[in-house]
Amino acid sequence: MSVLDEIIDGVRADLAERQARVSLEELKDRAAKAPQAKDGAAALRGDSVKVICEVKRSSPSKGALAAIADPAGLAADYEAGGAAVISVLTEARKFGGSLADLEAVRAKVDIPVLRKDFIVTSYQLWEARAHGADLALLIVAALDQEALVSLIERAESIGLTPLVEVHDEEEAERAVAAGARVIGVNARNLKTLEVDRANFGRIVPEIPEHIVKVAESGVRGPHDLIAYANEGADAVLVGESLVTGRDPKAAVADLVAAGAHPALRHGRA
Ligand SMILES: O=P(O)(O)OC[C@@H](O)[C@@H](O)c1c[nH]c2ccccc12
Repeated sequence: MSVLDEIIDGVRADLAERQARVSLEELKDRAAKAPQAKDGAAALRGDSVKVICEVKRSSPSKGALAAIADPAGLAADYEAGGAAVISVLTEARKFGGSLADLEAVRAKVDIPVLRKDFIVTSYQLWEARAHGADLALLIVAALDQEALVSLIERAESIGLTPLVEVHDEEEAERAVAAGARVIGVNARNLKTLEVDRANFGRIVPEIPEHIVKVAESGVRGPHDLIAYANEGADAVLVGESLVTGRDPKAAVADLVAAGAHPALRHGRA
């Protein structure tokens, strides 16, 4: 069984428990009362390279990364440093996250918030919206094509921007065919956890111009952001290097400054 399969088994077990506790009706009620979703795609376009900053306590590849007693405070630092979007891991078993983290972050920042989880049913999209998310991750490797198409449509219909994650050319083609407007290319293979930063450059030719392109994982600092930007990234998604660093606000500011360099503007926006 791959790491991804193992994670999804756990996600399904936790999901069944929440579904027994909170009805879909109740979630829809809460979603209706939530503030209107912000435009996640618009936040990721523009002249400069945008930075998505992640709240992540641990990961299957590295184990514990950071305790993060105050996820909202960390998100506020990210925002102050110039983040375009905050990504909040809500998976509990391997990443140490929760919907409470998502809600706390939502209450604190004004920029769009992404629910980062292993979404396999529309119930989880309603949960995302009910807890204030503006974007939701959909991982192509975790979904058959029919499910991918219907989750993208459902996300859009309830105001969520789907960030559709791919790891190879075939998945990128599936994402495009399914109607994704924002595609994330993960340098990390979720089946083996190996990181290959060359993945983005390999796959990006499969993604049409009008689609927002996000390079995910393995960004250690401005140097990696610039390399991804030169290959056509509109945005980068950064977790580990921010949560393990000493000064997340300054680290985000350094990334944002690198992404705003005029030399990167060619062929973008
Ligand atoms: O911590 P990193 O290497 O900066 O990576 C962040 C993010 O890309 C990574 O957490 C991630 C990308 N896709 C995912 C899917 C599920 C869980 C986590 C992820």
